[in-house]
Formats: sequence, structure tokens, C-alpha cells
Amino acid sequence: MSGPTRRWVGTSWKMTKSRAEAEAWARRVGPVEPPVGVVPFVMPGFTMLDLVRDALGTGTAVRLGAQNGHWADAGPWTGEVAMPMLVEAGVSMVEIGHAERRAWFGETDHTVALKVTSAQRHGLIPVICVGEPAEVRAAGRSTDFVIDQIAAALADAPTPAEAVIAYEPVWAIGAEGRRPEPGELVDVFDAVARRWPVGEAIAGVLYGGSVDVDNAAELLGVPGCDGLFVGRGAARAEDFERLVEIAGRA
Ligand SMILES: O=C(CO)COP(=O)(O)O
Repeated sequence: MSGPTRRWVGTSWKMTKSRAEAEAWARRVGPVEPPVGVVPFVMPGFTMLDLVRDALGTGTAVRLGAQNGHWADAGPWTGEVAMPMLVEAGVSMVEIGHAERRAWFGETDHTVALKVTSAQRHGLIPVICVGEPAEVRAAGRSTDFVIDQIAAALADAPTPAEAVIAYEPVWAIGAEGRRPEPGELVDVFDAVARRWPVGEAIAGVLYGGSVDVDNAAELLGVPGCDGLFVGRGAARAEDFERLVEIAGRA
């Protein structure tokens, strides 16, 4: 996965959207031709993966992702979805270790590492979510915290160069989150870029947390930021399209 640096623009719908809403979004976004080097992706809920895949259409530039996947290939894991199942559904990327999953569903650095390994064994690009809580930032330990999370996630990765990192500080995510000043992100992006150079050791480092069409360009301007991972700010198809355009100019 070497070559020119890419710009990734992705959205996770988390636990939102009806099938009708999902289909309308995907039908509109599917035919979009992104600017050269921009890689759009969407991560719907599991029950909508086939629907969204079909609504995006064959030949779409938009990659399909899932919001989670289990580390075992199959077995007695009630309620879980295995990476081979995602592959069968047409998924090419899988989100791993989102802050909400770490906070509510017991995800740890260990389970994140297991999932990264499984995703890569099955040819999926893991989107590894990392980010410090507010108290860690207040204590001035953001960079060390994030570096440790990434190192743990990649500890057993068969091909670390084909992993995407999403830096999503916990304090910036969701309706309760605080919009970051780009300057607040510089140190973390700088430290990650030094340790895992893009194109060599990692496929891209994205920023996520309270991104929208108004702050996208300035966030993409943070050195080492290779893209955006967006929740609420990309829920509307037209906003996602704008974000893809903005990434093309950044
Ligand atoms: O968690 C996020 C993306 O995974 C970010 O969510 P928001 O963009 O809604 O803050």
C-alpha cells in the first residue's frame, strides 16, 4: 500500500438510520467521483451492509466498512459478527476499538489487537480508533497515551502498513464533545507520524470528533492528518459529498 498519500473521508453511522434513510444516502453518494487521491468510506450498521452495498452500486468509489468485527473466524460467540462474514457482505474496511466500544462493551487494547490481526488475515483494512479521555489531556499525557494505544493495537498485526489509525479524542466525540482547535491536535499527529510514517508503516492517520463541513479544511491542515472520520457531520449525504470535495482541495 505504498504510493502517493491518500486522503480518507469516512463516516460511521453508529446506531442510526432506518433502511430507507440508508438507501437514500447510499444511492445519492454511490455515483460520486471523488477527487484524485480521496478515498471515501461508509460504515453502516450490520443489518444494512448488503442494502448499502447494493445502493452504492457496482463501480462506486465508496468503500463499505463495518463498525466492528470479532477476532474468531467462527464459533460460539453469541451476538458477534466474524471478519469472514464481513468479507462475504462486501466489506473492505472494519472499524476497531471505537471509544464507545471501549467505554461500553469492554473493548481493551488486547481485544483491539486480536481484531486487527483477524481483520488483516482476512484482507480487511482495520480502522483502529484511539484517543485520550479529557483527564489524560488535562494531565498533559495525550501523546504517550495515544502512542501506547497504537503500539498495542499493532503489536501482532501481520501487515501494519495496511492499517488506518483514527485519532478520536474522547473529549471531542459526539453531541457532548468539544470541537477541537487544530492546534490542540498537532503534538499527537506529529508524534504518530514520526513513529509510524504514512506509506511505510501505516496507510493513514485520520482525525475524528466533532468534524463538519465548517472545520474540515482546518483539521485536514494539521500536519500528518490524512483524512477525517465523521459521525454527525456526515449524516446527510450532501454534507458527506462536501467533505469529500474539501478533502480533494486540502
Ligand atoms: O466517533 C466519531 C466517528 O467515529 C465522531 O463522532 P462525531 O463526528 O459525531 O463527533
